[in-house]
Amino acid sequence: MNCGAMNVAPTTSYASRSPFVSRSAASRNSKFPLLLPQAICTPQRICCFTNLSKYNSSLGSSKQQLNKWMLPLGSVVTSKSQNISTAPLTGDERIGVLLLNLGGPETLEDVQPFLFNLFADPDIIRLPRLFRFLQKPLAQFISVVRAPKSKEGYASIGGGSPLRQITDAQAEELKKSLWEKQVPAKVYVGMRYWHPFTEEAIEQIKRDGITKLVVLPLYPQFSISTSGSSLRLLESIFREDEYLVNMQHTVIPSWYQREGYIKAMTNLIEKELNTFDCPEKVVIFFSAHGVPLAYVEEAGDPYKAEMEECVDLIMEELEKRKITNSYTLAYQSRVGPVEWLKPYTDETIMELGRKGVKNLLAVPISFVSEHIETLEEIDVEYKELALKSGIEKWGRVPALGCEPTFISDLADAVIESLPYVGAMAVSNLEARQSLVPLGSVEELLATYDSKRRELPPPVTVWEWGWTRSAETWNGRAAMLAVLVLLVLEVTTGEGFLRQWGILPLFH
Ligand SMILES: C=CC1=C(C)c2cc3[nH]c(cc4nc(cc5[nH]c(cc1n2)c(C)c5CCC(=O)O)C(CCC(=O)O)=C4C)c(C)c3C=C
Ligand SMILES: [Fe+2]
Repeated sequence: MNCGAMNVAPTTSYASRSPFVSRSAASRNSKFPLLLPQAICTPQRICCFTNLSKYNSSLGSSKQQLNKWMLPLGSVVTSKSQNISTAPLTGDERIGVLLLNLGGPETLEDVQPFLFNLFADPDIIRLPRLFRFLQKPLAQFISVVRAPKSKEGYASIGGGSPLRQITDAQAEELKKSLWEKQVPAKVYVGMRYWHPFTEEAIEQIKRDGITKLVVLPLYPQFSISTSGSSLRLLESIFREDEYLVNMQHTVIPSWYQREGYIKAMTNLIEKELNTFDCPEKVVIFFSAHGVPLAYVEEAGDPYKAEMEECVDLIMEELEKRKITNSYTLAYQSRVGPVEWLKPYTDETIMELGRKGVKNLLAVPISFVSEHIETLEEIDVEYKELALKSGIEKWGRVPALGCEPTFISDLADAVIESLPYVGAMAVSNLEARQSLVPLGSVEELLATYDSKRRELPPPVTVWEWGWTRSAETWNGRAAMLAVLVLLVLEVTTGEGFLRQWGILPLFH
């Protein structure tokens, strides 16, 4: 079996399994010409190249339900000029690509302030309107309490997150690939919670006089908590800056359907399967980072649907290669007292062990770099659990990193997005069926969260007994108690935080 061939340079979207794109549309995609950026577009328009759409209705998570709230293909949320410009790219145009990522602590001292930044983000913890003023004190409190456990994790992977190094390398490779494809672009890295912060990247973009910017979150699937949060931040930065308000930009909100990404993932899985004695007996275990259930069921986060579709596409590609192993998808890394997307990774591993599964191949699916949750949680914790549960051989597919098929495909995604800056209703029917342009950062955010509603509780009805509902309400009562204590502490200057020496950190 040839597992090492990585030199394919795909140019088409992989939309065949999408519930939103018909199979015939997908086959037409392959004829859709790769539009090179000899076109510039009318100002301030944006196109988004996936099926991301309306998030603000109350939804279930199934694909059928999702269909109801997806924008019709080819429709677009936009308000200004509307046609694709075919004017040649002038010498004055400077193309930039902004890679958005989470960021991670580089040293153990960084861990607590990194966690503070994360928990201070209202897209990670959104408090009821009345309590919004407590966001930062609460973030401080949670980050201080969580830091020791997190530090242990980061210490065990070498004393810090490898995320910055890997993302920088990806940026460098993407730039090389773009230049090889005759697109002289600069590539920037903007992290949400640690250096180099998105604000720093934007300052550099301004200094470099970029005129056309492609915003590319490095998350294959969209979530309110990841790409959504970064776009929210960009929106606020753009709004306050005259230069940025006038700069054309494009967002690619998710790209898990792309052929190059799917093939690159499939190559890695195929290669790893071949390290087992009986590859066909291995259960392929997709493990995605979880999100609280309410994000999907109440706030309309498309994350779960995109994840499931992504797994389908990979399995379909494996099937084309005559690989028909059993597989499962589960969610890892839950934090806090609320219910998260299920099934949980740990429970599923134990269940598979009970069912007599002996060979398991873990596939991290929600992130394209190695990070604490692959290097520690999967490689150490879940492996240990699997072996205890009766699994005899455990394997793990590496994260994509700078894998050439993947990087080349990201470059293609950027190139394909360029001519559509400024486009609204794409007149070319074929383009309309493969691309779903949505609008600027602001417009994109407005599609799912215009009212900035608080994220709803996962359980609304009280049930008696030791139930999920009771646990949730207990959790909430505890949170409320902590909030009250915090308020008292901050207003009176006396209390348990001061006694524990935590309060000085508030300043
Ligand atoms: C698609 C990927 C991710 C989603 C979705 C996501 C949601 C999410 N995460 C937290 C809380 C934490 N995440 C932490 C680290 C972390 N998260 C992701 C990715 C997603 N998070 C990555 C890649 C990393 C690791 C970065 C690194 O340093 O290597 C952490 C810190 C680590 C720890 O203490 O466990 C927390 C906390 C929430 C609450 C959430 C959704 C609401
Ligand atoms: Fe996370």
